[in-house]
Amino acid sequence: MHSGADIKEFGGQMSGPPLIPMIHAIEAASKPVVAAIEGIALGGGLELALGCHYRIAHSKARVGLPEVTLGLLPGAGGSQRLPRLIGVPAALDLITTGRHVTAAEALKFGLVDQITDHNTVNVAVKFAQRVADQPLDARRISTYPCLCPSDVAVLFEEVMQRVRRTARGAIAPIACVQAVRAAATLPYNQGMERERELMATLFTSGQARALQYFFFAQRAVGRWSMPSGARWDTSKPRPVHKAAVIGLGTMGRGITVALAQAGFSVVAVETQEKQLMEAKQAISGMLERGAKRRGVAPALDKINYGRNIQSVADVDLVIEAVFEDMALKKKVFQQLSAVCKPSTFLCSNTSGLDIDQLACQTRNPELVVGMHFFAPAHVMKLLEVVYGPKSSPLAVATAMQLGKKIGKVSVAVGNCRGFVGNRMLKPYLEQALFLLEEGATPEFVDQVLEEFGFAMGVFRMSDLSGLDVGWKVRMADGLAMPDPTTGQPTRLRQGRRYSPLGDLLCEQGRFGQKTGRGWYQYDKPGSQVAKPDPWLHSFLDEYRARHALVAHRIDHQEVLERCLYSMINEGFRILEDGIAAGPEDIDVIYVFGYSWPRHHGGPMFYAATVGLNKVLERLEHYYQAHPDVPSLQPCHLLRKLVASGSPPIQKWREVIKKVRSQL
Ligand SMILES: C/C=C(\C)C(=O)SCCNC(=O)CCNC(=O)[C@H](O)C(C)(C)COP(=O)(O)OP(=O)(O)OC[C@H]1O[C@@H](n2cnc3c(N)ncnc32)[C@H](O)[C@@H]1OP(=O)(O)O
Repeated sequence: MHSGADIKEFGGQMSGPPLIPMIHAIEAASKPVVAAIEGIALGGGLELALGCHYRIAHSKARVGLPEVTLGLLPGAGGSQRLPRLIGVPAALDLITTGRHVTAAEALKFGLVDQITDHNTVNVAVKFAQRVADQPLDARRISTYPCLCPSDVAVLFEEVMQRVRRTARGAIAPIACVQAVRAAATLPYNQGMERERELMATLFTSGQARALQYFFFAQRAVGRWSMPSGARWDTSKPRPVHKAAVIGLGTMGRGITVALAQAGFSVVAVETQEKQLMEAKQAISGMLERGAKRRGVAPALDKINYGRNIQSVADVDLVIEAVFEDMALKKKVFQQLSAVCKPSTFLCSNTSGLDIDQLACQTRNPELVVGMHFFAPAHVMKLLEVVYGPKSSPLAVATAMQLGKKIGKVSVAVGNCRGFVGNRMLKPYLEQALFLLEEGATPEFVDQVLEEFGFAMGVFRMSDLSGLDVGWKVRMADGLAMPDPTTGQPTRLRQGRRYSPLGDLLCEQGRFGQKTGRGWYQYDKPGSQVAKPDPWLHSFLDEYRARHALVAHRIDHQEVLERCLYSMINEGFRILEDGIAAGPEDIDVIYVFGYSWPRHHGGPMFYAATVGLNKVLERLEHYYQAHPDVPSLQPCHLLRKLVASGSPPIQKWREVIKKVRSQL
């Protein structure tokens, strides 16, 4: 197995012989060199194999050039040899996506010469003996002409446009296309020179550092810990064979699909007959489409549907996914506790309600955790596993393992309103609304955030998820309506600035895409094409006039700083409170759950890149201008980190530990 260069070495001195001259020496050898590929050959590992004269792979081997995912390109000749070997279109696919391919696919591409089920080295030795006296000139890939389709210029133009669209500001995929274009249009030596120039730019870029940080962050979240000291390596999960999902709305359906696709037996419960029928149809459709895509049989027989909660009596783990209503959830947990066997884990898919209150409804509160999925639950990679004060390490370990088995990136977090993701979203949304009050438009705020790299700006995202969701929560919290009895002002709640803009839109029935009107207008309800809405602009003008707000020019920098730094500040509070164990947890949550651009590493890594002192200074500036907005007040941990000389992110945990021990 060769998974390429040691990523940890990228920041400093690389060990081992320089790769490019070594590959050239192999290729120039007068004796045949046969690569025997077992396990995995990625990055430099595959580039080395491309320097060989022949490649034999085990049938279970996988190969790929994943450098793009680390903010790089295949810089040891991979971008020049691969298109010469397998043609430009296939090479563009592999190099710009970084995807791994199976041995069978590699054989189809002509990337390997033979695959075997036997000992690969023995087969390769025999192969070498057989070809020992054959000429090698036709085996040196660097001498091949690059196989180009006739319309290669059009192809590159199309690929470049697609890559720019999907890269969301990431530079490596674009450099990858440029490098392959060099292979297609220049002699090998000049192509290598172009590869070297592009690689030099990428190697020192902030994006490569962010992506390499993220590679390790993604792996670090699996090594979870709880403030009690319980940890991933000392807490054993219990096997789950049969699970249940209660409530088959959008989330429950997605969770059922995710479980069934991973091979779990699922009892899917919905108490309303009509909704049960609709859910059954929708779930079957999702399973069939997913199975078709993956070329497997749909896991329809894994699911037993029912209307009665009694049918979950023998399951090992239940995921409750009923409406986000505490009273209803409490009732369901009481019923589950009465019906299920005592060892059953009871999990809630709440997106922010108190796990402890649910645990208190049950006989075994230590078996209760949150499993917060993200919509669509069978697609989105993130799972927040939420432990309350009573949750046992066993329950956390079991939920984390289940998450892994169904293909999720699971992050263990503490119990607080909104957990990590939604708690940080609150100040971000709040700032976006304040910016509208002060003169911005939804289009401008979204444009800035999308240029930063979010898949969708905050307002387009709200229209997609439905404005009524947050409205219901604010009503339940007594925020949405000014209280005439207390004379609560429209734009103030408990002494803090409040924007009722979202509530006012909801009062007009503007719930977003589903009603065809929200922060934008749509051709018809359900349409996804957002268009600026003149009604909304007049509404904002009238609103400002009514509240004597003078619109001022808001620039790009102010939008980014206020939306992102207020969110980052909340991230520091979360670390201070011990809700997330480290900055990696927050960053992984934001990249996988909230479309934070991975090439910026996640909000906490981004803060480190910008400079903690700068984040602090700008928060101080904005807090001074808006003293009624507490989320802009720099938190203690941020100040402490700056006072400690802004250590690198890998050292933050030491400062966090000190701050927490002083609380
Ligand atoms: C110039 C650049 C050149 C020449 C390059 O080669 S760039 C590097 C290209 N290679 C990669 O991008 C491969 C990265 N690795 C992976 O994709 C995966 O680790 C894997 C597919 C090889 C294996 O996956 P899996 O079985 O799930 O295991 P983990 O991902 O959990 O990895 C196990 C531990 O190994 C560490 N690791 C893996 N690859 C590298 C690497 N290239 N450099 C440094 N460390 C690596 C990984 O972090 C895990 O460590 P722990 O978390 O267990 O401490």
